[in-house]
Order: sequence, then C-alpha cells, then structure tokens
Amino acid sequence: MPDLIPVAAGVLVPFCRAGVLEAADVHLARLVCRAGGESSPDVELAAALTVRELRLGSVQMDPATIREQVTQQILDPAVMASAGPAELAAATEFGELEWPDPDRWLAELDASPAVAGPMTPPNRRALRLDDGLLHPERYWQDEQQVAALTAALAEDPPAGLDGSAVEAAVRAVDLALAETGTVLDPAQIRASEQACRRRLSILAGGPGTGKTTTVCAILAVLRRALGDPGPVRLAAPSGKAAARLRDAVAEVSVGLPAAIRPPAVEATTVHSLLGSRGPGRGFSHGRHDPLAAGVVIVDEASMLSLPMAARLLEAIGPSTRLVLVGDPGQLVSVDAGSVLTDVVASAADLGPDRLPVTTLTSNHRSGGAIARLAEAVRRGDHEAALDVLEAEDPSVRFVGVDAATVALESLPGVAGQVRSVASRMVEAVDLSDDVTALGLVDEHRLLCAHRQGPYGVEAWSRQLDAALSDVLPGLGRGRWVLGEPVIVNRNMRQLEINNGDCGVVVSQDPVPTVVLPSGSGAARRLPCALVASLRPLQAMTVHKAQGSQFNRVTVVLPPPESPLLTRELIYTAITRARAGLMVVGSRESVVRAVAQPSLRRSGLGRIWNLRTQRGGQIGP
Ligand SMILES: Nc1ncnc2c1ncn2[C@@H]1O[C@H](COP(=O)(O)OP(=O)(O)OP(=O)(O)O)[C@@H](O)[C@H]1O
Repeated sequence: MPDLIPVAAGVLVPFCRAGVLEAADVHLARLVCRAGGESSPDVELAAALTVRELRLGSVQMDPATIREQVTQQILDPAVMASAGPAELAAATEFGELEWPDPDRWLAELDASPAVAGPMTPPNRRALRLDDGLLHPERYWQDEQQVAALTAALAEDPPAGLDGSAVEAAVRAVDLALAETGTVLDPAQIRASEQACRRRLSILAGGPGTGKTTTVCAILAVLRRALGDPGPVRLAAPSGKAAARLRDAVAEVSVGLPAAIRPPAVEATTVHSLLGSRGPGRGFSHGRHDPLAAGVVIVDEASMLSLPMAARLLEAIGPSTRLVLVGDPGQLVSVDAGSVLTDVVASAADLGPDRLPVTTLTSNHRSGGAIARLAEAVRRGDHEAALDVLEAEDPSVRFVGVDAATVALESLPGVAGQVRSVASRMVEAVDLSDDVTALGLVDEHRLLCAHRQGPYGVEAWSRQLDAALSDVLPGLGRGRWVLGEPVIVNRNMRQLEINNGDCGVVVSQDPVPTVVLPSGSGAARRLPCALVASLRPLQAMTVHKAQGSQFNRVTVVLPPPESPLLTRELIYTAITRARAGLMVVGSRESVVRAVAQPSLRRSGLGRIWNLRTQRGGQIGP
C-alpha cells in the first residue's frame, strides 16, 4: 500500500500499512479535524476509523471495541490461511500497532473541539460522540430521525378508525381471496389487519411467503374498511423492483371481486416518489410538503439505506399509512444502514405492539430444494445447506471447487444452456418477436460477488462471450451484436427506463436498436444510442441482481477470505433463482458464507430500548 502512505502522517501511517485504513479514510479524517481545530493524532485516528466503519456500512465506531473488531477482520484465520506476502507483511505491521487506551481515548474525544456531544445542537461539528460511540454527524441525525419517526408513526393510531369495520373488511377480503384459491394464512391476515389499524407496519418474509399477495390483501382491506383510503403509492428502492411490485400487485388484484379490487397503480423508485431534485440536491417532498397519499407501500425495504429511510419517513404526513415490505435476510443497502433488519430485530425484543412487524414464514411457492437451501442459509445452518447442495436434486447443483480453478465450459450444462438461450434469442430477433426475446433475457444469469479478478463479473463475462462466439459472433468487441443481452446502468425518468433494466439488441437497421421493458412492462424499441448507459450484459453482481429473479442462476462464490462473502450475499444469490440453481465454490466458501452474517453497527435498537426503559414508550 505504499501509495497511501504519503497522505497519512504520524499515528495513521502504520494503520495504513497494516491495511486498516485507506487513503480516503485518512483524507476525510484530516479535513474533519482541520475544520474542527483539532490536531490530536488520537482524535484523527478515531475520525479515520469512523470513516472506515461508514465505508463498510456502519454508522458508528466504538472506541472500546474497535481494536478487537478490526483484529478479527485483519487476522481472520480464513484470510491468513491463504495470505500472500503482502497480507503477511500487513499482519506483522498490524501486530505492532499502538492503539490508544479506550478510556483515555473517549475522554479526549469528549473534550475535542471537532466532536459534538449528545446535547450539542445539530450541524455544529462533523462528528458526534453519543453514549460512548462516535458517529458522522449526518448519519447520527438520520439515525435519531429514523428512530423517532418510526416510533412516532408506530404509536400513532390512524384517525377515525372503526375497529369492527376493519374486522369485517378482513373477513370479506379473506373470503374473496379464498374463492380465487388463496386461503390467507394467519400471519397474512394479521399483517392485513395491522396495516389497517396502524400508521406504520412492517411485512417481512422470504421469497414466496406471500408478501405481494398480502400487499393486495392490505389494499383491498383498506378499500373495504375505509371506502376511499386516499391515493395509493407503491415504491421500491430500485426501478426494477418497483416494476416487479407493480406487475405482481396487478396480477393478484385481477382475481379479486371488483368491489374490493385495488385500483391499478404505478410503482416508482423511492427517489422518484420523494421528488428527487438530482444527486445531492435533496427531495421536493419532506416534512414541509408530505406525500399526498393515503397509503405508501415500499417493497424490497432491505435495500433502503439509513439516509433514504430518514427522507421517506419525513415525507409521511399525518393522514398517511406506511407499509414497509421486505426480506431481512437479503443484502442490505450499498450505502450505510440496515433499517429493515434493525426494525425486525428490535421488534423481537419490543413486541409487535411497539414495532408492528409481521413475519410470514410459510413458503407458498414451492417446497423445493432452492427454498430448503435458502431456509438453511437464513438459519445459519451450514450443515443443512451442504446437505441440500450435495443431495443432487435436479433443481440444485453444487460444483464444490474453488471457482477460480474452473472454467465455464467445465460447469455441467451451463455453457450449453447459455448457448441454447442465445440461439432462441437469435430466432426471436429474426422473427421480430420482441416479447419472447425480452422474456429470454431473464432465463439464465451468472452472478458473482466480485467485479474484478478470477471470481468477478469481468472475467466470467469474458468466458460467457467466448462460449457464445458461434451463436453471437463479434460479442465483446465494442459493437452491438444482434441478440446481445444488455443492461441499463442509470435511471432515465423521461424515457421511463430504470437502472438495472435488461434488454436485447434486436435490430441494426438503420441504427442499433434495443428492446427494453416499458413503464407498463410491455416491450418497446429504442435506439441504443439514446440509452446512454446501455452496457453489454453477461455476468452480474449479486448486489445488482437484488430485486430481480431469473429462471436459472449460476452463482460464483468468492474465496473464503473474501470480505464480501456473507450470509446475506449467498442468501440473496440463491433466492434470485426460480427453477434451477448452480453454486460454484469450495465447501469452505459455503461454510464461511453461511456462518458469517453481515455485521452493520447501528444504534436504532439501542435508541428504542433506551426510550422504552425511560417511559414505557418508544416514541420521542
Ligand atoms: N395463502 C396463500 N395460499 C396459497 N397460495 C398463496 C398464498 N399466499 C401467496 N400464495 C401464492 O404463492 C406464490 C408466492 O406469493 P407472493 O408472490 O405473494 O410471495 P412473495 O413473498 O411476494 O414472493 P417474492 O418475494 O418471491 O416476490 C404466488 O403464486 C401466490 O399466488
């Protein structure tokens, strides 16, 4: 790491050499300390470690435990088992690091002009020490905001609600759904009732547990109980997930009797819902101009970052209900925070009266091997996960070797399947059958945790290009090829295109043209040049695939020492597959992934608990 050293001085140099800090951590810490008139090396180290924690997704740094925590990461046996000379040198440096004494460190932070205390007015200093934990000020504020607004919404009963009308509405909707063949399970009924009786409710559950069906039931119950519940707004953190929610709600609603059928509603990204003014420029909806909605339903809420959750909650006005829907086992947002996981975890302690969470647990889609594997991973049971992987079920294959040592062509059936899909794609393109071509894009997807290196998207995409060289000649050479799958990498609202939308190149005449799903889900053609962020699509990161499902999925696991290998990563990858799954990676990688839940430090649970202890209420 020699290029990082010049930016660090004094106490930070060995922390950079030992691989604890990166250049950006040091730069930001420097700026913060300089702006706050602080020159103490120990405060600068605390600031840099707080920035490091934020980079890794946590919004607080605990001076009392950070040493132990970083030691576990850097001297992790899985990392050391395959350490090269650079890692071994860093580990030696790490062993010689001098950490400040925690009590003295805390006292110094408490007295620092760069650090606000719990009672300091907002926005005076860039860091804040609260209850012995150091936070970036902005994230501390967002956390306070999310804790207070969540609690306030959860405890504020909707105005003018007739309890018996709710009960009657739930019974009527339950009966109507039963006539379509869907008998709501007790948790689905509880969730429908709760969403009506409470201004905030949370609906959690894995894939196929009936979340979307319950969303429809909620909308129908609200309609039946209230007559006109006000405008319904559906949203999700990504455009792709929003489009899926809209289509799924429409599909279930069609079967309901007209009297309670939820009206067709558009779904948008949470950014659009809040009226994004563009990157870094805030939102038009907020505390002073709340959303004009009777009910806001946000799906894939596990992807909500702490700042996004804060902005969303601020925009919920006094006559609006908010329903958060998601799977707490999935990967959390790229930006810091893990709001859904925190809410669900805290509800287990505080109870549904305080935090109205309903968790759906019956899988209504299939009891197949993919669902069993997902469930074993969710429980953290690596033996059960390996049992499913090694049982040779036709829907789950396991290639139990280090993924860097195998080639695509040696994975049983994968290259053949990819070629067969591409041939069918070319046929559909020849016939100008855009709907079929678009449907084939999600037939198979290869997912990686890493972008680069032998386990990454780039290397595996090159292998996929090579495997398709006969069917789609010219792939990977910088020109669009007929039948080539593509992905959009930016939201383009004016064209109703979402980041993550996937399509196919369907024509070269007169210009390269792509078919993409439209706002209403139908196929529509656009010149490739108009969609500026269009890129070739072969392999994809698991993060990017969140909110999508594919018929067949091949998952390339990283090596056991990869910091990206977590339970949430493997769970999210597995649950992208509808019918067939192949996992490529060593047994050690599977065991390690299942054993390692991603740990994001957050103070939401602590704030709710403190409030409960103080006054029996979790609200502000
Ligand atoms: N109570 C029920 N009884 C029978 N079938 C049900 C029930 N609830 C949902 N289903 C069916 O199970 C399947 C999965 O339901 P749904 O799409 O609502 O789950 P989901 O949790 O939203 O799944 P995902 O997160 O994967 O989108 C659907 O085919 C749905 O019709």
